Amino acid sequence: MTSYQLSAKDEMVEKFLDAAARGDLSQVSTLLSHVPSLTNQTGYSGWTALICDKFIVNSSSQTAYDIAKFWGHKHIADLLGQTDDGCQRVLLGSHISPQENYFSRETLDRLSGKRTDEAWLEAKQRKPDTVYLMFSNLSPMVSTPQEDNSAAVESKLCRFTYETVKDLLQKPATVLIFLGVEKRKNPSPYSSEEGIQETPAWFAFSTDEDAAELLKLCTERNCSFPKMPNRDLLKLNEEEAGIVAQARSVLAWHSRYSFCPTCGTSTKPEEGGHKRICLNSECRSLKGVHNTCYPRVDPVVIMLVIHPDGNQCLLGRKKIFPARMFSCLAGFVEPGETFEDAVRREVEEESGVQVGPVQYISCQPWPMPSNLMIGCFAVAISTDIRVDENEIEEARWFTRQQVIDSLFREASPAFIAPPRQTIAHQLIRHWIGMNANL
Ligand SMILES: NC(=O)c1ccc[n+]([C@@H]2O[C@H](COP(=O)([O-])OP(=O)(O)OC[C@H]3O[C@@H](n4cnc5c(N)ncnc54)[C@H](O)[C@@H]3O)[C@@H](O)[C@H]2O)c1
Ligand SMILES: [Mg+2]
Ligand SMILES: [Mg+2]
Ligand SMILES: [Mg+2]
Ligand SMILES: [Zn+2]
Repeated sequence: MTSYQLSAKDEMVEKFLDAAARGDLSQVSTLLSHVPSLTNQTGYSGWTALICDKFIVNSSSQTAYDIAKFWGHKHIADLLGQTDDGCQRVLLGSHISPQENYFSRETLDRLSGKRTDEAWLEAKQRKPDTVYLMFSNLSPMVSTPQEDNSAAVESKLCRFTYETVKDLLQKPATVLIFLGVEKRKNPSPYSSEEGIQETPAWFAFSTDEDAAELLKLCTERNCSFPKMPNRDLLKLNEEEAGIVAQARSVLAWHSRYSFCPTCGTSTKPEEGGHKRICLNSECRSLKGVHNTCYPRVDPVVIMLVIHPDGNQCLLGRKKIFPARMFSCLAGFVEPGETFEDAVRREVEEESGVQVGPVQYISCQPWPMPSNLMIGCFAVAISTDIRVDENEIEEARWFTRQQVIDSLFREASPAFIAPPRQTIAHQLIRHWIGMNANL
């Protein structure tokens, strides 16, 4: 007997649960014949005798599926996963692990609080260990180990000192942005005033000086300003890719916002290049805070649509893609829209397929010029494809086997996957890593 007093009803429920757990069929049927609603009554542990609703959880947040899986009852877990509403199961929330995408690594500490400290920024600019990245036409100067244009060759950012670039920094068309300082390997509690050396600062600048002359400033081999950002910026290592994601997006914004979107007057950079202010003192944009003064980020949803059977995914190709390449569908989020709704709208617009549950997986800054790719899995609730030919040339369901062949086997796959640096590739790969038919 418990130390607290049970009501008559609670006592009946506990008795019933106890009988069910012991497998005492005769007592279970006697109790049920008196009170049929006992099947779904919950006891103190959060359990029911027989979990009729498979999305009910016990007090440890486990569904019937979780319990069957934990105890190794695979056939029961499979059954629970295969019913009409099994699309929830296709997503498997708890099996998603964090994932880093290309362009996502934060190598520098942005120190946004220092952007308004002009004296500190000026002093940092002149330091001999400060690193400058040079951009021409929104491409950073890079060096490659050999003269080979293939995608496999890694590029390195060319790094300049203040002494080399100080004349360029004075030119009126130059735009300079403060990127941050190198992160400390072993964080120190002391500031520079107390005598501890601060880590090197990084700046990026864009210049419209003659590119051939600029290349002469670098001592590295095979320097260039790559011509095709969508291809050439994918050759950096993860650290440098993260830095370029920030630098290119902000410089692209400066190149497009030299006039005020509110009144049309010229604007000028401020706050270490992270703000532009209007030169018209009467302008509304100078009163209060306005997003027109700050660099923009455009959210784009990108989704791997999974067939209701859990074993096929929907991929599409645009006309501009290389031959036989298929990728995830993607589209800009519209104002006043959640990313889940954007996923549903874009998939239906582009492929005619309707989508039910949507799950966020990971995101990727995509600095061409300033997208934030929001990567999701989405479960289809219809399967007929009707392509919008203005956006997509073709869309198809591919089987898990076709996707595995395309990612891991050389010989004539059904399609060519996008490169590993894209979040599209990572979403497809992630899906392959999940168990089939759960
Ligand atoms: N990293 C990756 O794996 C990956 C994969 C696919 C697409 N992308 C990027 O996602 C972006 C969006 O995908 P999409 O082209 O399929 O989008 P989409 O399907 O919304 O169609 C693009 C059209 O949307 C309109 N549009 C609406 N808002 C816009 C905005 N803020 N900027 C530009 N156009 C806007 C334009 O008419 C444009 O032609 C592409 O530009 C591409 O760079 C990245
Ligand atoms: Mg699209
Ligand atoms: Mg679209
Ligand atoms: Mg769109
Ligand atoms: Zn203005």
